[in-house]
Amino acid sequence: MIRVGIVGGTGYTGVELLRLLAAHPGAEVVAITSRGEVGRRVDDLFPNLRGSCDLVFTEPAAAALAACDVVFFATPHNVAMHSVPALLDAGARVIDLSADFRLRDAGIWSRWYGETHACPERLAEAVYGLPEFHREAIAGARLVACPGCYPTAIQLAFAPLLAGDLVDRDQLIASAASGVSGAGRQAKLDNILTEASDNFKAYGAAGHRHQPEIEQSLGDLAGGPVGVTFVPHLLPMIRGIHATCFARLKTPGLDLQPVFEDYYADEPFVDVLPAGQHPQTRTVRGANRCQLAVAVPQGRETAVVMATEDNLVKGASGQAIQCMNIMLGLPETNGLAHPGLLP
Ligand SMILES: NC(=O)C1=CN([C@@H]2O[C@H](COP(=O)(O)OP(=O)(O)OC[C@H]3O[C@@H](n4cnc5c(N)ncnc54)[C@H](OP(=O)(O)O)[C@@H]3O)[C@@H](O)[C@H]2O)C=CC1
Ligand SMILES: CC(=O)N[C@@H](CCC(=O)OP(=O)(O)O)C(=O)O
Repeated sequence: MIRVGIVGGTGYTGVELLRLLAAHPGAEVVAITSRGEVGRRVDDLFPNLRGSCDLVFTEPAAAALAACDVVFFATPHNVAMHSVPALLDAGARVIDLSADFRLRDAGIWSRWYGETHACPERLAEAVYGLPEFHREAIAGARLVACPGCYPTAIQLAFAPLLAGDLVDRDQLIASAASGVSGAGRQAKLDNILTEASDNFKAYGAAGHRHQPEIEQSLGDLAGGPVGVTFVPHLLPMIRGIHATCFARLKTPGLDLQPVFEDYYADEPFVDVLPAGQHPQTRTVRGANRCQLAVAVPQGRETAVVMATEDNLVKGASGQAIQCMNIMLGLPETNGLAHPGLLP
């Protein structure tokens, strides 16, 4: 069995890692940390795990984690980068769900995250954990930087268009909406029931930190710089992301349905819907799956790609486990093959 450690076990992506790993045939969680819940049983805090997790929370101390084969960081930004170098040097593999290792340029990272990077010399070592683009590199990686939840959906939506050089790559537009769990389990006024429910609003329109991440990664795929206008929104629901992505076609009239079907034909976790269908957040809830649909509105020369995912699964913890499977040579779908919850 692969020995797994989780740093940040009291948050939403942490408890989602536990839920998914409880059904994983080849991995066992042996250490889970919290700063505030040391000594408390995990299934006391999270009763959904009664019968499947008998661990207690421990301090985020390096020794217990260094004995793990793989350590997940399910922590806010600016946490993992302080401990990762020592863990890597001790021989552990690390999968970071935060943004600490997503951007290659420490200067750009500082500009968007407002801190000085603690280990810029390790950025080049990190592999971006989007398996659909980087499967081979992930297989050989010791440090994987999992994408943000919005970037996963948006990149999977634009990729077939950019890879085929079918659209103007400097005029990409993504309007996306997330459920409130995307903001984590910390108490924040914007996310309480009376503020977030029965409401819908944009935020971060003047610049969201996912923009440089999307541009870096799609630029690699396109083989040159891309420009993305990204506006996120808050949806009055718990899980789910819906992204609607727009790009101007270079060749009007092209049938994009086979382009998308061919591009993702061998991908177990990207599902291109039949022409005319629209992806929904509820059909991917709980599943490690991104559902896509593509259309060109009548009389227009614009490709419209719609993408849905569960922000906590394909947008975070499921994708992280997919990366773990690849890194450790396990079947990629281990622990992740279940369908979404409906209704
Ligand atoms: N929520 C989502 O949909 C997604 C989140 N992400 C990213 O994943 C990471 C985790 O997100 P999420 O689970 O939502 O966040 P939460 O706020 O729900 O949880 C954060 C966890 O980190 C722990 N923590 C906080 N500060 C420290 C610290 N200094 N040292 C050690 N542990 C710490 C907290 O535990 P305690 O206080 O008990 O120590 C808590 O368990 C974030 O970087 C987020 O951006 C990525 C994709 C999607
Ligand atoms: C609804 C909501 O607030 N979502 C978060 C995104 C969370 C995430 O996936 O992103 P990172 O890992 O890059 O923080 C936000 O917009 O800040």
